[in-house]
Amino acid sequence: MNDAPLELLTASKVKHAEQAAATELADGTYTLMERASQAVYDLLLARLADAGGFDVLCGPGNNGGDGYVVARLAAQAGLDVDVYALGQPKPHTDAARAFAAWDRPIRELAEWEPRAGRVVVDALFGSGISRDLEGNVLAAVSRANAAGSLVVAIDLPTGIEADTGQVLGAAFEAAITVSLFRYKPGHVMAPGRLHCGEVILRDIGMDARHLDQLQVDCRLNAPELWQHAYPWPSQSQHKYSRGHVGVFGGGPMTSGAARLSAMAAARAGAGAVTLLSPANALLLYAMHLTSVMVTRLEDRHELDEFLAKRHPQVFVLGPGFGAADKVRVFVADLLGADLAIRPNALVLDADGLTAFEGDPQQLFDLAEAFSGNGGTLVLTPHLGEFRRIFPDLEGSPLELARQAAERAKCVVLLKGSDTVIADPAGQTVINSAAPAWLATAGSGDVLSGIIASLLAQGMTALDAAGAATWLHAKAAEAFGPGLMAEDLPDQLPSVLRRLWRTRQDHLLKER
Ligand SMILES: NC(=O)C1=CN([C@@H]2O[C@H](COP(=O)(O)OP(=O)(O)OC[C@H]3O[C@@H](n4cnc5c(N)ncnc54)[C@H](O)[C@@H]3O)[C@@H](O)[C@H]2O)[C@@H](O)CC1
Ligand SMILES: [K+]
Repeated sequence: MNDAPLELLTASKVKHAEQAAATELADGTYTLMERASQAVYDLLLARLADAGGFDVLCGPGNNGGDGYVVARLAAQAGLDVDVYALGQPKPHTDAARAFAAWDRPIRELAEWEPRAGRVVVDALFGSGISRDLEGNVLAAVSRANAAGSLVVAIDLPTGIEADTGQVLGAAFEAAITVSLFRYKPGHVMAPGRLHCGEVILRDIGMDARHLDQLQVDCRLNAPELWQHAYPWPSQSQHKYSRGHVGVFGGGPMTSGAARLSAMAAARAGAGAVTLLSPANALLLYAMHLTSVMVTRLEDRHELDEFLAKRHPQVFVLGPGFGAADKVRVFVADLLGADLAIRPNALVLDADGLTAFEGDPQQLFDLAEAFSGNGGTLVLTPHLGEFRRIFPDLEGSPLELARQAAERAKCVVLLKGSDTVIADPAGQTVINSAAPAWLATAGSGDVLSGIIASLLAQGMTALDAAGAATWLHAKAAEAFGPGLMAEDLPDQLPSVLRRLWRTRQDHLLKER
């Protein structure tokens, strides 16, 4: 998906864009159907011309309409095509027109059986799927998957919900999915993306202008989203103006997590990082850290002192921290209005989140007050932690993150193989398909440190979360097999170097 457009469109936004585009076309939305079908047909010809034939499975909606047009194009070219239909399109629709133009036999979908060598063109349902598969569709999907049929899906594999990537009952395991105009969340979020096979995006002559009216609120994560705001250092800065991050450390037996977070914050460019240690772990932290400073911090008084003397902008609280009661006190201190000097931002992760299990409202109230005072809070749960503070929320990861950000009135980053970042205004960014190597202890601690570092250097919460997630994934990709969390901070320089070079090339081009 390199260089692909980043906007992800829901089914209803696609419909709006289609309607807008259709007003400028002689034959309205039917022209779009013909273009979509032409794109699919061209792909079949380019990739699968030597197949033993094509079984086009057509549903009753416009996805089926696309199928009838593909079948006509293929038959006119002399290819061996059979059409199997589930019901008939409603009269006076584009699909009905496409159906009427198919003048060869149509069989019932119930009759379809996988046959060796034949390609299945899935035109049963696309973005209009609205309930679980059942009956003949379910049977066809099950038969195709069991037989390992080569399936080319139009728009989306039947069974995948466009807006969420959820499987509705069952879904084709496609080899190729042809997406039209823009990707939908279902193409980039598991389990949907795992059913798509190779996703090929085809332009159907719809202008990007039509996106302007749509208020797109969901995007794929990529440097294009945040590189304009990336805080590269300048000559005029000194170490503290490059951002100072304070990382709360846990006791001696769980000191690794905070150290990972602190190292990542330093590697991601913060000018200064201080590890805030309980008295009983000071020596341990001091022995294991070099450029990261270590300060004792046991209570509100010491926090006040640290803020007054060292002016850190951002804190990380949670990695390896333990003690839930202490978390709640520190979070109330940091987010409340009583400190002499208030920090700009807090990244709350791991134990910092689970401490609020049982009374998450306390956290949300503090968050609201903090953001009311101009503060920035970022929550970075994985799904388990998420369930503890948002136990009643339901839906796909995309829906979960969105609802949580609205409720907590802060940026919520829901970690997973597809990470979703949502802000309270409803903007979402999806970091799709993180390298599997990242599923290792401590990798989340590294992520929270990178986010804090970028916040301390002046990025907004959504940009910092997006950039950090991207850097984190690229660092894992660069290291590859054998990755441990402590390898991640050390990979950041090479990832940043590449990002820096891209920016230099870009600036040169602009001159
Ligand atoms: N810009 C675009 O993206 C374009 C989209 N087009 C096509 O139009 C499709 C969307 O068309 P529609 O909105 O008509 O939606 P679909 O064709 O995906 O499906 C809608 C129909 O299926 C029925 N249905 C939904 N779920 C069902 C289930 N589980 N069991 C049985 N019936 C079910 C609905 O009642 C409705 O009749 C896209 O996926 C794409 O293939 C193209 O024709 C033109 C351009
Ligand atoms: K389909």
